Amino acid sequence: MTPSYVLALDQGTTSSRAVLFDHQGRLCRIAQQEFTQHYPKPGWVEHDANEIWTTQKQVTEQVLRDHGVSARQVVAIGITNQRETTVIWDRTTGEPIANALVWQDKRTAPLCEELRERGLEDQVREKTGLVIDSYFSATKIRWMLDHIDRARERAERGELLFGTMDTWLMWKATGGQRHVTDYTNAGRTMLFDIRELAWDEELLRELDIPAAMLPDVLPCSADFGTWTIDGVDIPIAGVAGDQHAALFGQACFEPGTAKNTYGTGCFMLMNTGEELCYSKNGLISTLAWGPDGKVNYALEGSIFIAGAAVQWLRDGLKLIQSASETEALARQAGEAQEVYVVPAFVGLGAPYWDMYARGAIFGLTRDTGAPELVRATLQSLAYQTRDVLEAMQEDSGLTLQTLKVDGGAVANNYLMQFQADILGVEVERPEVIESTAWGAACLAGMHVGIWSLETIAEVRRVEKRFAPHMDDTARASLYAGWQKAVKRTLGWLHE
Ligand SMILES: Nc1ncnc2c1ncn2[C@@H]1O[C@H](COP(=O)(O)OP(=O)(O)O)[C@@H](O)[C@H]1O
Ligand SMILES: O=P(O)(O)OC[C@H](O)CO
Repeated sequence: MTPSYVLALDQGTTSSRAVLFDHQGRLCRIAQQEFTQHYPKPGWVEHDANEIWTTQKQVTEQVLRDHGVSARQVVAIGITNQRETTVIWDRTTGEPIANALVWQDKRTAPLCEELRERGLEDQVREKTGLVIDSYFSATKIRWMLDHIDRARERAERGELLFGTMDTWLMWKATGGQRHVTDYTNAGRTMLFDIRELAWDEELLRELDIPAAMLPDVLPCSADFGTWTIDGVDIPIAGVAGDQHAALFGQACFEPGTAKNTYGTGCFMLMNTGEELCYSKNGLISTLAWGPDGKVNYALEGSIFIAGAAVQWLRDGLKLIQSASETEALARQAGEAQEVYVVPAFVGLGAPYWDMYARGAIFGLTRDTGAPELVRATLQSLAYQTRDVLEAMQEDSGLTLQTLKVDGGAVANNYLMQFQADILGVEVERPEVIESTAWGAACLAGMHVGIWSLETIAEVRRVEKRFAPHMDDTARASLYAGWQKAVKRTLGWLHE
């Protein structure tokens, strides 16, 4: 019998990936292409949506070619993506009206402040589960409508469409036939009521955004249209924001189970079941997934800069040539040196939500060199995760036994061991660290009837467990140093 496959498109912040899984759920091949990051001004981050589509299309064709698979053998496509990143395009020409504003972009911070001053915080939290922050799509849409020539009048005439990257890719893949998204991506716009599973008219009015721009919202496993590859119509059958897809792919189906994904940013999500749980400690509430119209909720700690700090070591400081060198360098760092890097390059996300914090390095001495800076940068990922875990345990009343991890940076054994040490919790790395792509593939495979929840749990295998070894005094002292460092970066731009 000819083998069949599910194809996952993983449209991340720094690269477009296509990942091929066989019928048994085994990862067969990955194709990946980085694309350009545009930083036109401090705090601004943009992507060219056309480049995103082109790279995504190229890696899709490449993965099939490299593995010798024909389009006819692909039974379904799942899409997962960097969330919140906002593109607006012309419905007739399909041309974006400007570069996409990336989730990290901070240009709408003053608008967010204005919304807070107008007293919208409680309404936003109650309906969307979010805090008012430039991170989410709503103020990015509003900024484009206000600043791009004729955008508002065109949007009001129904000529412009908004989408996150899933929506954009599906619009392109279906030749402009479908303008759709899924619950989880819609839930990150700050315009979607996650209790009602519907766009919220009042928030749209408050932000002055025409409803006609918005995509239709479907469950995560659904009929999202077809992509015709080599003359074959392949169903796009699963869609979820990358962090939600990873939670699903890591089989976090039970309330209290959690995963942390170490990519450009770091995103820790804990399943809270069918009940929407609001945070008192700086986390956000979000939709976990909803394959068939019934949804699960999650608490999320969004950390804006994680692997991106490692990229800064490579591209900004030129201390390394590739991310993988950081592991050996960190091990060379002097034991006695206590250096802290707070990578608040675009402010701080959970649990601080400070758009005006900026990065800093503390504890430098004459002996500080590249190994110490590299180690402190890696450690900053682990400390930020601890900040989030503390909040999560407090909110949920649960004590986490094991942290499931995935994403590009978990290949780093130094980082994983330090993570276990600083949390005092076991860290569990699966064989397939592409949980995001796997989650999207599963959502698609479930819709076309080849997989079930049981398959997902069965396929997942642990590659390595990192047990905490650090003694309590050392852990407490290092973490206290981190907290002191963070405090000094807060509100930096305002002061
Ligand atoms: N061995 C490593 N040690 C530390 N960081 C790494 C390592 N390998 C990759 N990274 C970081 O992980 C990120 C890539 O992870 P990935 O999951 O592909 O991210 P994204 O989906 O956000 O594009 C990059 O920011 C990179 O710097
Ligand atoms: O592309 P990643 O993996 O850094 O994920 C980005 C997040 O979805 C932003 O919310």
